[in-house]
This record gives sequence, C-alpha cells and structure tokens, in this order.
Amino acid sequence: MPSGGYQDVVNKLEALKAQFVARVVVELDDNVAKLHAVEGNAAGIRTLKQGYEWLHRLAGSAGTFGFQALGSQARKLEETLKQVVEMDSDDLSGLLATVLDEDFYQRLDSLPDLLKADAGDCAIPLLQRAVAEPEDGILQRVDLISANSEVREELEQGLSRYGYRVAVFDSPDGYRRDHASTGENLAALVADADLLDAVHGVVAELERHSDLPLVFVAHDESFDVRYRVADAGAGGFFTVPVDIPALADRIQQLNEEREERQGGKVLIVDDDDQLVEHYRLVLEAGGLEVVTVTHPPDVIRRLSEYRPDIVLMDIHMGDYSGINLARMIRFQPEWLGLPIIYLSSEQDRDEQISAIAEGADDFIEKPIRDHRLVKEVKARCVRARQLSKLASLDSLTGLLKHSLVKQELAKEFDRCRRYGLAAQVAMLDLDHFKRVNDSHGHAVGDVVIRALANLLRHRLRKTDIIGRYGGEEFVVILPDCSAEVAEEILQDVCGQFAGLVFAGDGEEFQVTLSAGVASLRNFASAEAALNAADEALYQRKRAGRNGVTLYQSQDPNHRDDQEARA
Ligand SMILES: Nc1nc2c(ncn2[C@@H]2O[C@H](COP(=O)(O)OP(=O)(O)OP(=O)(O)O)[C@@H](O)[C@H]2O)c(=O)[nH]1
Repeated sequence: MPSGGYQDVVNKLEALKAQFVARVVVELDDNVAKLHAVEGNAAGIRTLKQGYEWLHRLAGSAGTFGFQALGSQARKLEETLKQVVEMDSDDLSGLLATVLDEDFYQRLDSLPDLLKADAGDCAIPLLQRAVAEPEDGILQRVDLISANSEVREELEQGLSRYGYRVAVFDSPDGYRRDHASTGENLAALVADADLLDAVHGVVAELERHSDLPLVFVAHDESFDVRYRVADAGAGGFFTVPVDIPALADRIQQLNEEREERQGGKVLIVDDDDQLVEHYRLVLEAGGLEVVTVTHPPDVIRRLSEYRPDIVLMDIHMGDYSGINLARMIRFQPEWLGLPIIYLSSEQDRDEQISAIAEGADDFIEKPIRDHRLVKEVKARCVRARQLSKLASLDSLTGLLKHSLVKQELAKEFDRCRRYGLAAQVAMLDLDHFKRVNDSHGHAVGDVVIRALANLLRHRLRKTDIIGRYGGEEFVVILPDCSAEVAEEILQDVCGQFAGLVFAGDGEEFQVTLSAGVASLRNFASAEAALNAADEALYQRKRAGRNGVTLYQSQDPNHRDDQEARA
C-alpha cells in the first residue's frame, strides 16, 4: 500500500480519471470530426486508419476509468473500422457503402454523451476489496492461547528457542482484549483445540488477520478433532507433547506461503501515461511493488535494475510493438524464464495466441476491473516466485543453494573491497550427524537440518545471507559485522541449537553445532575467505566441537584478523 493510505489512493485515482476525461473530450472533438470528414469525402483512408487506432486505445482504457459503455461502444466502432484496415482498399466510396453506414455514424455521434452519462460509474469502489491493510513490523511474534498452564509453558519455552517472541493468553477473551490493541504482525496464532470454537470466533472478528497462520494443538488426536480443526481453516495440527522443531518448521512454511501470496514485483510497459499510473496505484494498493516504463527503449535497462517477478506489457505502443520487445527481452538468456504477460485491448483470440507464441506467456485483456487486475497479477506473481524459488532455493531448507550462496559471497566480497567494510563468512556443520541418521533414520535427520535452517533465519538479520552448502553444512554471510560480533552471534546460535530437543523412535536427543569464521577483507578472494572459514571449522571440530572458532593465520605475513575486529 503506498504511503498515505486508502483515501490517498482514491484521491489520486480520481485525479487521474479527471485527466482522462479532459483528454478524451479533446480527442472526441478531433476524431469524430475527422471521421465525419471521410463521410463527406473530405478525408481519406489514412484518416480511417488513425481513427481505428484511436478507437482501439479508447476501448482499452475507458473501462479502466469507469466508462464501461463508452469503452464498449468504442470497441464496436473499432471492430467496424478493423474491416476497413484489413481490406486495405483505396476505394473510399465502396467502403462508405459497405462498412461506414448510417448506423456507424450514429454510434460515433453517441460517444460524447456516453462520456457524460457514465461519469458516475467509477471502478474505484471495487478496489476497496483488494486493498491490503498496511503491513509493518517483522514476523517474529507467535500468539499462544491455552487454558492449560503446562502446554503454555512447553510451547512458550520451545518456540522462544527458535527466536519467536511468544505472547501467552489463557483464554480467547483475554486474547481479544489485548490483541486488538497491537498492530504488530504475527508469525502465527497457536491455540489449544479445546478452545477451537471460541478461537475461531475471535479470529473471524479480527478481520485483518484473515490470512494469519493458525495452528492447533490437542491432547485428543481423534478424527473428529482433526476434522473440526481443518474446518476452522487451520494450517497445522500437533498433539501434546508437541514436537517443537516440527511446529517451528510448520510455522516457517506457513509464513513463507503467506509471503508468496502477498508480495510481487511488477514491471509495467505501456505508453499511455494515465493508464500506467492508474495500474500502478491499483497494484500498489493491492500490496504489489510496481515500476513503470512508458518509453519502450528503456525496458531492458529497467529490467536489469529492478529484476521484476513479472512484466505486464501493452502490445500496441505507438512506434513500438510489445511483441518485438518481448522477443528482444528473450535475446538475453537471463530473461528467458521471466514471465511476460500482455495487457492489451487486442480481443481477437487468434491474434492473442500468435502474440503469445512470439515469446510471451499469457494475455490479460483490457479493460480490466481494478480488483480483477490485482487478483490476476498476484496469482501470476505467486506462480513466478514459486518457480524461481524452485530454481534457486534448496528444497529441504528453503535456503540458498550452494551455487547461489557462492555468488552472494562474491558480491559481498566486492562490496567490502569497494567500501572498505568488514564482513564475515562462517561455515557451520552439525556435529556427529552421521550418528543421528544411523540412530533415528534419515527423515529425523532431515528434521534436524530444517531446525537449524529455521533457527538461523530467525536469529540472524534480514540482511544476512544463509545458504545450505552441502548435506549438513551451512554458509552464513554477515555483512557490516566485525569478527567479534559474528563470534558472539554464532556462539549464541550454537547455544540455542544445543538446547533444542528432538524426538526419534520415542527417544529424545539433542544435537550440537560447530562453526568457523573468517573476515572477508583479510583475503585476496571470496574463495580464499571461504576456505579459511572451513579451516577454522575443522579446528573447532578438532578442539571438541559445539562452538565457534575464528580463523587464525599461521602465516606471519597474513593480515591479522584483529583489524576486522576493531
Ligand atoms: N538426514 C540427512 N542426512 C544427510 C543429508 N545430507 C548429508 N547427510 C548425512 O550427514 C552425515 C555427515 O556425516 P560426516 O560428514 O561423517 O560428519 P558427522 O557425522 O557430522 O561428524 P563431524 O562433522 O565430524 O562432527 C552423513 O551421514 C550424511 O549421510 C540430508 O540431506 N539429510
């Protein structure tokens, strides 16, 4: 949602609508007169073609500003003139007799009245449903409702080890009272299934949390309880005693799914300034990020700078064709997978299909109502993000894959070089992990790996980069951080991780973690820093595991780590 809130968006949309009306009044005067000049043989085929292009644009834009009847009349006139364009005949009197009949001119003369008559029917109210409430804060808090003090204690302790701040309530009424007063975003609401109906009622009341991940815990795991929990729209169900790592993992997954549904970066390419501005406002109000391009030659540069999830592109843009631009974008291998969606008033299905065959992925027809535009674009952003995530993130942990973490490290290395900053790279490895797999099985081992991934995500800063480097090996990059602070943070992670209790075959167990840290600016390359972190990790393993070791060079000529710690 752009700053200024809903009313601000409505005011801006109204202002754009006024500009649109002012523009169309002038265009109507001009174009209706010119098309009548054809009737009186005072103008030729070229005028008809220009009239066709103008009607095409009007048909695509009028509906967006709330002038539905004007848009559909323009569409009918456009279709009539399309026959003229396609005939490609110079026989004006023939055309006048066959195509431009009395009915055509009557409908043309009705356009100014339709502009006046329709002015009250504005698309803006429909936007209200799509407008997302402002979202601030980070997803760190979990609310917990249970009348059972043991359950409250167990969950509060367990989840706080994963970096969540747990707000505890002993009844849905208490939750209703205190909750309404806070604007903080929640990672999840975890509640006792004994209070199912009351909790469901409170959540329904607090409409702004309709998308809130809801998880229930219960002593009773009967089909009936599970069914009622599913019916309440819950995203997770756990029996007491709760498997905390699995619960933390589920909360993480539910939040990732929610985040995917919410965000999205869109690049709009269209040469109509007012229409583009209207789309931008509507999509931003719907929670999407938008950058616009009204001058098509800028498109490649803006793509590289902005790296959108999807591109929305008009097909007919004055001297430029969206089809050629899509083809051009595909010249570059890095954009081969970028979804390009035509947002065009082209209604001919054959033309739409051939446009898609030329390098785009989909077609949205103009005009489109605001709430539908938001829905359609969001759905495509979600899909695009899911696909790109599949390509770049490790499927078990959702962290960056090996190759990407190396790319990020190289970027951070260059940044530190350029600006003389301190940054650390750390290599992390689970201790005696083979024993975990051997004793409890691979699936339980996977739970442990995911638990570490989730803990790192919550304990580290948003700007830190976390990747799964190999099986049970992780890499963490800590920008703008001294070696001393990195040691402290990672030591804390080791302590928290060692406190997590896992369950396998009815047996509880704990796992520890070792880490090695190196300062990027003490090395000639990112690769060398990573090797040093790896060496420090193995020093730690030899020294007894469960902790952090900073890289210490054996070479007296090597720059000392003390510099970075200062
Ligand atoms: N469950 C699970 N295990 C994995 C995965 N990837 C690697 N592993 C296991 O991780 C274990 C790593 O064992 P080692 O490299 O011998 O090290 P370790 O037992 O952790 O011992 P130290 O590192 O010396 O403390 C092997 O048993 C691998 O099979 C995975 O994705 N899931």
